[in-house]
Amino acid sequence: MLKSTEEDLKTWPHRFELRLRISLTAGKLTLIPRVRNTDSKAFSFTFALCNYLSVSDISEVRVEGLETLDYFDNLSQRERYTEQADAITFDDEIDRVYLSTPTKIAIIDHEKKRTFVLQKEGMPDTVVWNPWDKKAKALTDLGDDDYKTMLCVDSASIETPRVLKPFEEWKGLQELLTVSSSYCSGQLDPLKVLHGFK
Ligand SMILES: O=P(O)(O)OC[C@H]1O[C@H](O)[C@H](O)[C@@H](O)[C@@H]1O
Repeated sequence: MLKSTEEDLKTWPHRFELRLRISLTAGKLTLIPRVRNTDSKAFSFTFALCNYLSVSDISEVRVEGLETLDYFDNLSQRERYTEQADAITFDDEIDRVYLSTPTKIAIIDHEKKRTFVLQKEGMPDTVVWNPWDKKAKALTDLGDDDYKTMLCVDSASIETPRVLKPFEEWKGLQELLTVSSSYCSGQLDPLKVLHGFK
């Protein structure tokens, strides 16, 4: 549990408690974040769970579930665009907030034959981030070549800030599963994803 300290209150003057329940079982990580207003006034906040996913080769990865959606592009003053691609693939820096995204998104790693399935509740937006070569060099906590083997796909609540009255609580849920992919791109059949292709 994280509580706002006196130091925190100088930069963000609202008392809160953040609880994060983490559970790990074979092939599945579950995160349950809860934010409680412990102040005497209402506040609003945005939220993201930043998932740094390990991939074999970023140029062989595709993300499905975000096609046709609107997004804010953090690389061009948060301007709003509509995704035109059938699936998201990567050949340059990307930093986008996809809006009103489905509860289930697939990150398909062709080379490793592994698919991450991201399922979320209470976090309608999805951030997709890879710093690519130039920005990776500028980031002290990322090796120069690490961008090739990572991708951030974050569960987020950004477009519409959450409002909490005193003593109210917000709760989210994220499940991150790995399934071996003989997974066929384009098929987000939950039973097949969860139980595998026979
Ligand atoms: O360093 P972190 O706090 O993990 O943030 C790293 C990145 O995460 C997000 O996905 C943002 O959209 C990026 O603008 C940011 O640079």
